Amino acid sequence: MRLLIADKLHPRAVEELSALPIEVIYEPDLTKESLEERIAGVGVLVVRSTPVTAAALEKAKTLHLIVRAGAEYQTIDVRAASRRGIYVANCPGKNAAAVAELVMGLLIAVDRRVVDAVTSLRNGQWRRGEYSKAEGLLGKTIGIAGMGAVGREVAHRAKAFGLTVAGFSRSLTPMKAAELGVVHAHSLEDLASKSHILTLHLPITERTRHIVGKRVFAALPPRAIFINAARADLVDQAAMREAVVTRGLRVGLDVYPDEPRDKLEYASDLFGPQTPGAEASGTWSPSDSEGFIYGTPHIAAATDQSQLAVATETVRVIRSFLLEGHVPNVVNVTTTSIANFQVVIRMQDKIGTFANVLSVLKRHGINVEEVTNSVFEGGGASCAKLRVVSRPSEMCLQEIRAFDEVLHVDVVTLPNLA
Ligand SMILES: NC(=O)C1=CN([C@@H]2O[C@H](COP(=O)(O)OP(=O)(O)OC[C@H]3O[C@@H](n4cnc5c(N)ncnc54)[C@H](O)[C@@H]3O)[C@@H](O)[C@H]2O)C=CC1
Ligand SMILES: O=C(O)CCC(=O)C(=O)O
Repeated sequence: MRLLIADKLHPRAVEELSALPIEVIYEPDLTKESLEERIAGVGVLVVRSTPVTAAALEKAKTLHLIVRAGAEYQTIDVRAASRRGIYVANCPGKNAAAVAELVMGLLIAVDRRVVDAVTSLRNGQWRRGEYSKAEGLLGKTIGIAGMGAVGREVAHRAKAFGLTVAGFSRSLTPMKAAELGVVHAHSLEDLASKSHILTLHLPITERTRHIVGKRVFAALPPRAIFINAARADLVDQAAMREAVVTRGLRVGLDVYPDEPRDKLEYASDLFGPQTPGAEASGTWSPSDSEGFIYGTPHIAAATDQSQLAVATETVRVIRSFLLEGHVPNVVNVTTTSIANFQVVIRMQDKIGTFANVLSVLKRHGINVEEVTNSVFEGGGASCAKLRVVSRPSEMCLQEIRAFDEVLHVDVVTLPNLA
């Protein structure tokens, strides 16, 4: 089988994958288009940001598994993969600490205007008075939207800075919030109204797209700090820029709506003055009462520690798939079965017995949803458990029992498997 790594992956992982019984092809510069040309004949695919499209999957006749070496997997057409029975797995939480570290970095950088202070020093200036007006973090409240892997790492670090932590998240109940030591918010606006700093750690879904708009920015106090190291499309960009102008919002970003994929240039007016008509110049820096936007080029997850943790998890997923037939972290296998009954069949472990049982079920119009089969020591007998939607009729069961090789047949109503 062939394994294609279509993005940069930590060299230690590439080395470990090369020790597995699989041919490893490392092509970190593949793009959406060139992947379509290279995917034929591949059994396992590893990607970070290279998109995996339905068109590519059309050509992926031998593909079994796609591993996204990262947290989210919206760059993969998961529906198209599911239609073709291809597993998609990710590496949840493995880069969370790195993202949280950058969030804290952006937070302090914004509060202390570190970037402008450095730029000013680089220009031979000593503007100590101007850069001595930070508000400080101690005693403020940070609102964390999305209390998953990254959100919790941010909470942990924020507490060490003496910040009060408030949280809003889909499954965060007041009781769970109390357990985590965070103030519970029942909505994003409620969270914003409780916070001096708002940081986003939500995934992008149909529900969360543009979830942060005018009302959320209006609920934040003037001169609030807003951090987005999750996804740009969570935010109404125009509303964010307006809040910079009208409410002195101070922003730290790691993600952008128009991130360049294969270029080194990024022409953007985001980092200059936001006031309409104001001229940007190389030496422009915001006044101490003005809102502004700082940014990093989508590097939150890009620490050596994080890349190694993600790569190690990628190897674990692939090794488990190859050696045990099990896919950890799979995201596209249904977890809610429509089966209502389990047919338990003990039988002699002989060629054709199982096929005979299946042909009887087929004749009686019964579709099998899930199957497990255990072989007993010595290899003489096996026990198959077939999950089905409708209860097989007595006649159907009698036909199965009639096979000489079938030792016992039982039907159990799910979920009572006793
Ligand atoms: N800048 C970067 O390099 C990185 C960015 N990210 C981004 O950060 C996001 C968060 O990452 P993780 O914490 O690892 O994900 P996660 O899945 O562990 O946490 C997401 C949290 O959001 C909550 N949530 C989901 N939908 C919601 C909704 N509609 N309303 C309220 N809460 C909702 C979930 O319950 C969960 O607690 C990722 O989805 C990804 O977009 C992640 C890693 C690196
Ligand atoms: O550095 C990367 O691979 C991107 C990380 C990221 O945004 C994610 O894991 O969702």
